[in-house]
Amino acid sequence: MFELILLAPADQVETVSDALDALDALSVSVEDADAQTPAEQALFGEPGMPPPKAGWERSRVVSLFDSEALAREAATLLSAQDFFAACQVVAIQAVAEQDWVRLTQSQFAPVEITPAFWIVPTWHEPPTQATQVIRLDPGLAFGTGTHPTTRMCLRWIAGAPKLGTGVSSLPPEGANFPRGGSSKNSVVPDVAPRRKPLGRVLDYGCGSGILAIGAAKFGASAIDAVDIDEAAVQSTLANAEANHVALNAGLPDKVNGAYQTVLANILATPLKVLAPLLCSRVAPGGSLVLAGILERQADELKAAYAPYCQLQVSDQEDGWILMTARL
Ligand SMILES: C[S@@+](CC[C@H](N)C(=O)[O-])C[C@H]1O[C@@H](n2cnc3c(N)ncnc32)[C@H](O)[C@@H]1O
Repeated sequence: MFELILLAPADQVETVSDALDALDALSVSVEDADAQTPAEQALFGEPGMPPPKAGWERSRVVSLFDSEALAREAATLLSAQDFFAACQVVAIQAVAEQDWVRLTQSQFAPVEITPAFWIVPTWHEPPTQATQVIRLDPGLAFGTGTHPTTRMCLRWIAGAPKLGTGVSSLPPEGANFPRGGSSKNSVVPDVAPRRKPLGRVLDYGCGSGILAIGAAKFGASAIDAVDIDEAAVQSTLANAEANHVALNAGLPDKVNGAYQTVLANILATPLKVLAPLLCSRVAPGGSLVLAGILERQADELKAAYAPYCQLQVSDQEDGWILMTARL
């Protein structure tokens, strides 16, 4: 296969992409032409909210063709169009044959949550020190353990202290570990606080189901996992089965009754909207755990939840924070 690489200014990207489609490109991808340079522009947006900007100043448009002749013909035809005046053909080049499965797999290594708790793709052996393992392959639903928001939730579930405190994690609730340094092999430090049991857990916005499965591994008594995306629900069910975990998964109307632990790793805007619903589901004395929040959004989240509980920042990683409350 051959790729045709073009540069296009923001106002021509869509026209050029549509033209490439019409010229039988097998795929068209658009990237920031200034990525990995000081001029790179991050375009973060939240669901339901307009992105801060419609596109990058300059885009690199990469299209794939079956043959060199087709790629050259497309370049020639595009270059003759008025709208192409501010665009540029950068290259037409052969795409090297790759083992895409192997390449994709090589990008997903086991992820350490705590020294004893790991997320491990099925094509890897778990590390020898792992006593708790979630088996998970990347799929369509969010949640492979590689994102800081997921990792912070999992650390909380594992009863681990926040990153950088230099203290190792608690064992699963109910596990028969020696405590208080009574054994040379103890992994439980004297200083680590023991949380309440997870009890009945709600994973709201379950994605791949990774938090729900993590909760099961750390002693949850029952788990409901819900998502607005039906594909996420299916993914959660499949991943739970692969991990021999029993849970209920479904759309948000599956939520019922009160839960000792409510987990929601979504994003700040939906979390604010969901404040009354999520808080109403936490049993008295139970825990609310929220993620998907940037450091600078802490105060707006505290304000949105103030009528129901006092949120506090419990962990932080790479600009993201974990906020928790006891109700
Ligand atoms: C960032 S992913 C988190 C996935 C997983 N829980 C994790 O921690 O990795 C957020 C998930 O929330 C779902 N979601 C977004 N808005 C939602 C809403 N209003 N109600 C329920 N689920 C929602 C999305 O479909 C997505 O699967």
